[in-house]
Amino acid sequence: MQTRRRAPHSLHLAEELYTFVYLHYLYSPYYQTLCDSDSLPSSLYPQRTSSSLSLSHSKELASMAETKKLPVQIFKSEDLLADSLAKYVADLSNKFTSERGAFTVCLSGGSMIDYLRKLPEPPYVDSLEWSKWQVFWLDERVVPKTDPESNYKLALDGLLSKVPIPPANVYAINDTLSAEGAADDYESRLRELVKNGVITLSPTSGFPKFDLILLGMGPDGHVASLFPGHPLVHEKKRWVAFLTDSPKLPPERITLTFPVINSCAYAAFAVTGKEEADAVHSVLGKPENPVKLPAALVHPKGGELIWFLDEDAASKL
Ligand SMILES: O=C1O[C@H](COP(=O)(O)O)[C@@H](O)[C@H](O)[C@H]1O
Repeated sequence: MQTRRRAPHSLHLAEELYTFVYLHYLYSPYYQTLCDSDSLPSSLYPQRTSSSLSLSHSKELASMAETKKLPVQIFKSEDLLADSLAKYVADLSNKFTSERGAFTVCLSGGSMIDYLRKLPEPPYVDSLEWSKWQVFWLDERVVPKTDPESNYKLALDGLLSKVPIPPANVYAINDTLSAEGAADDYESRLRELVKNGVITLSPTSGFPKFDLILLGMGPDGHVASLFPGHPLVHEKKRWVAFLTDSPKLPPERITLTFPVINSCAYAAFAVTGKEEADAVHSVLGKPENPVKLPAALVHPKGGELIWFLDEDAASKL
């Protein structure tokens, strides 16, 4: 399918968003970097707070900002979050496909695919260079690809079947193998793709450097298939690990490890709902908390992290 470029998406989306932008973010070097960048238009990152941001709330956010230094956007509805997330992903797709002719993206399962629901719609469906996307999974359940629990199936049904990404660029796990075999196989394939130059290697960490990692977070603070208290949280060598005792069903899974997650160029969380509010508070709002949930361990070194939240998820901040 022929792809065509459109004029940059208009600013009206950002204008209309009911978005609280944490005050620290406006002045942080990270924010300035993004705003100064040609490739990531500042329309995505409004330079002013919403008029509906109350003074007390803004003070609270500002003091949180002092300690956390994380960019967080809070949306009035999940639909507005989906609008902004689609634009964020599209901007990065344009950046990486024009800069190096490929865009390596790691998808999560769970709600993430639903939050990406605007991508297979105009203007993105026929303006992005889908043929240059290379799609991976941050984690996968070791079940047949046709199983409703499969993260691959979720993505196929919700996104991949609706956009022209070549099937050869979609790296699903080998579902005929055991969890251990599937993790080994996935890691070998990633190593091959690093050798071929499809995935870049972080010169600092020596781990693969994906262009974008899209993360969900469970109510327990887990990310990918890295669960609180599980030894895999501390894995330092493997690129891809397996577990057979996931506290969330199904028990057999494979997952990228923290060294890989923290080597990426861009990482984005999308989290909604009251059920997640405690974990969001623990990660973003409680810097004194010595017990770090897995989500709090996501800090791309040399990369950039952003959180997309709805008001329910942010309600305890
Ligand atoms: O089991 C999983 O859960 C997390 C979080 O899912 P969510 O529905 O609460 O967003 C997900 O990110 C992960 O990929 C999945 O395997």
